[in-house]
Amino acid sequence: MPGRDKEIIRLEKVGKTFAANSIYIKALENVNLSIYQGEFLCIVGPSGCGKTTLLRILAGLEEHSEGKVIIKRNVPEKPLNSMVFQGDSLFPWMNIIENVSYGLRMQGKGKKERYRIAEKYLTKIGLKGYEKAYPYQLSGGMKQRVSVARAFASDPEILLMDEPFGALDEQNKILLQQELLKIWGETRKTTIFITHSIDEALILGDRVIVMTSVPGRVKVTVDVRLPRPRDFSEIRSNSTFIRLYQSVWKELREEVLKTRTSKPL
Ligand SMILES: Nc1ncnc2c1ncn2[C@@H]1O[C@H](COP(=O)(O)OP(=O)(O)OP(=O)(O)O)[C@@H](O)[C@H]1O
Repeated sequence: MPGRDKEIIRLEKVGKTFAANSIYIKALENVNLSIYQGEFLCIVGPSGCGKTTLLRILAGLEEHSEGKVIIKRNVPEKPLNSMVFQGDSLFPWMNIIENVSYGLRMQGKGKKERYRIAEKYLTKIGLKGYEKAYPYQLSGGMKQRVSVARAFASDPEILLMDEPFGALDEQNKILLQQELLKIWGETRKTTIFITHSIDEALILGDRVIVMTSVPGRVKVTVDVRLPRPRDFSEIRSNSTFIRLYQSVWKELREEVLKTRTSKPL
């Protein structure tokens, strides 16, 4: 469990209302949350509860309507964040090494250094030898590996991941989770990871936030007191894992049921 001494992000009473064609959708309401340096925070919640909206606000891609979002920078020269999405977000016209080193190019790094760093992360994620390939030549799992390598290569202060493995088959998902945890363990990047899977949240996270149904708020925060490195073959039979799974599911289930009984717009 990382120290909770260094707060890197603080959300105070954050709200977000979308307005279009006289329709107002309150996506987030009164979100209060502290995120600490080096932690792996997972967010679960019913579909449509505002998880992506929250991540987009943290990424600076969306304005919040209420409250305060405070992000403390440690190293001003570093990019503040990198995002990994569920879908294919690689540039189709660039080969793999160019894709992975894109952020480094934006930082003004020379080709030799960019390629050295990109190679390092491609090796870590099991894609050495694919530098010259193009995205269309890779499977879905390989493309997500490249996205993860790209996110780490640009060395941001915060990693924002929006269901990055949601579209993958079970085997690829497990492999990518393991690879992600390995790289995360080496870098200890502050990571905020959205998932629909309680299993995934507990395997990866230091803490799991359960959000309410829309408008999304933080319902409960669960500390995942499972030792690292985590043994994927045994973790699901660990009694702490089972207890945590049950308590997260209890909270989540209530919210999912609410979305089923809520009225349409
Ligand atoms: N650009 C937008 N304009 C209008 N409404 C939006 C916009 N983006 C999101 N919303 C609404 O805000 C709410 C939260 O959406 P969001 O995508 O953040 O939820 P989510 O929890 O990530 O959903 P899912 O788990 O299904 O991906 C939803 O009701 C959605 O319809």
